[in-house]
Amino acid sequence: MMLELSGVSTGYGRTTVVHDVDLAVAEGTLTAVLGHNGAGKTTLLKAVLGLLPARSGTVRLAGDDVTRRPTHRRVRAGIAYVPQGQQSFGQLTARENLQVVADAYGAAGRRRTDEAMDLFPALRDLLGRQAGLLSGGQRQQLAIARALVTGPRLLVLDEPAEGIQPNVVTEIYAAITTLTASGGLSALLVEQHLGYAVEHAAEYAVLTAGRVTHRGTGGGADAVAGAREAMAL
Ligand SMILES: Nc1ncnc2c1ncn2[C@@H]1O[C@H](COP(=O)(O)OP(=O)(O)OP(=O)(O)O)[C@@H](O)[C@H]1O
Repeated sequence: MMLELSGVSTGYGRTTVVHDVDLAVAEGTLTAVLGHNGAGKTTLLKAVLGLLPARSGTVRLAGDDVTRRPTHRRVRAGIAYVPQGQQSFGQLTARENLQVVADAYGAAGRRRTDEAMDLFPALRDLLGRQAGLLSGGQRQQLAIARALVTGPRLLVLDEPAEGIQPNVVTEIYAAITTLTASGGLSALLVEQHLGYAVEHAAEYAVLTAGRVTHRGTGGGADAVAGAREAMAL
């Protein structure tokens, strides 16, 4: 398994928000976590990244127990995080947004920047534009491209479809599918809207008030219907 959570609980202050979650991402696959507003999806991702300590349970990355490892060491071990909200350095150009990361990786950084542009060809023509002037979808693609420049083994995405035009969402999910299908990358994402996520995921879990209340195999209309039903409960 690329990522394996066993019995993970975490929260803020005195409040436990995520309770006893088991979740796995197999190598070269996408796992989706679905849940309504406030279900604890972002909080769960923070425990994966080490931005919040696990109060119980373990987090394993490619077999290594990283539960007590700080975020920067998890990142070095191959996790890349794309937070909610299409974040970029708005005053910098798209190219500069990629360069600030690529520079740390030398020739590999330049090669991976090129590969990311192949994945999102529309971005190539926009490299000279200030990131703050791009559309939400373009900024999301830029944020994903920047994460890919680090050469991750596991890409973690927080609501990549939120507030983005459907055609760009399709491109983003197609890109994730390409990356996982070619074998190199595993991905974990959380979504409120389940259509694309369940359709493209190998596995999915529904989070309700911080607990996994349903899980299933993704792909196809039946899976989407099953997930929809589970989320309506
Ligand atoms: N920094 C924080 N301090 C205290 N409580 C927080 C903090 N961040 C989130 N919470 C609480 O934790 C719960 C889960 O929030 P979280 O952001 O993980 O949900 P979510 O499923 O990602 O929701 P959304 O779809 O709105 O992003 C909510 O009740 C929220 O109020």
